[in-house]
Amino acid sequence: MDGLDDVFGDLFSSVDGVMLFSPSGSYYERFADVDDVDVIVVGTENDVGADTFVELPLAFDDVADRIKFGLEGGIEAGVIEDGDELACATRIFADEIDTVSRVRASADDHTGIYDLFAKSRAEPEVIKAVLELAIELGKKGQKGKPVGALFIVGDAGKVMNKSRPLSYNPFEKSHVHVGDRIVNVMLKEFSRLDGAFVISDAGKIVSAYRYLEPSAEGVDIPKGLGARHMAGGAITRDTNAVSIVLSESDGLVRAFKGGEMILEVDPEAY
Ligand SMILES: Nc1ncnc2c1ncn2[C@@H]1O[C@H](COP(=O)(O)OP(=O)(O)OP(=O)(O)O)[C@@H](O)[C@H]1O
Ligand SMILES: [Mn+2]
Repeated sequence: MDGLDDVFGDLFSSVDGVMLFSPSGSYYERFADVDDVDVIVVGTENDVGADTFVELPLAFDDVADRIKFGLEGGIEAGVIEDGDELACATRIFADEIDTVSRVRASADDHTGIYDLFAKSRAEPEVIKAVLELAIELGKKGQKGKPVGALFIVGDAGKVMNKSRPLSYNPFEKSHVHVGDRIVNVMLKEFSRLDGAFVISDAGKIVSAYRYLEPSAEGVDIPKGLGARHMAGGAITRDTNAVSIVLSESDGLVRAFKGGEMILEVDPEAY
């Protein structure tokens, strides 16, 4: 009869690598003595100073998402290959890694999230800051009144050419950037009003209250959503901007790039 080691051991026997999701330092160090295994650390920060590290743009509360995006990031970074079998170790319930999942990396499962952050015109930190802002706004909104918001990030000159003002631009003569605390307060205040925020590659708020008039044909958006998502998606086909949209109607945050929706997250999960 097999012991438990034999049965559960199948989860990690002859894998091509081990992915440790946000391990503690002491947990990571135990792998220093393990022979013949490639260890890849995945997380929002490389807290343990690992040689091989894959950065996640968000912590991803949903474990399947966390692993999926870790694999995609690993393929994108060239540290794992299509078809590799990986033991993915992560935390679910405990403060320490408590779960191992055996997964085969597949280049076909490409979602574009890495392109969104790493291969857009706007700086990755700027996109991340706007995404976090939209998530925060979604969370707060869900407790009180729901709010919608539309952020167009990068390629601002072209975006301005394909839009027109709905009202005075409160950011006209200012030099404020996303990520500044005061700006986040201002943006939340203005997001109750119509139109889109236009943000430069470097994170400068160029304008609020822009009505987008993309020339691109309609894009595929989830059923039940309307003009805000359509315009937010289409402008990313017309320009090299990415858009981040918080839906007032279903409370989800979505990101578009190249006319495609590449990310959909529930703010309540963060
Ligand atoms: N072309 C556009 N450019 C900028 N803002 C727009 C545009 N079209 C719509 N909006 C903004 O989106 C708001 C909501 O419109 P609509 O309900 O059609 O969008 P939606 O995609 O269904 O989004 P939601 O899920 O938030 O309702 C409008 O009140 C307006 O402020
Ligand atoms: Mn709507």
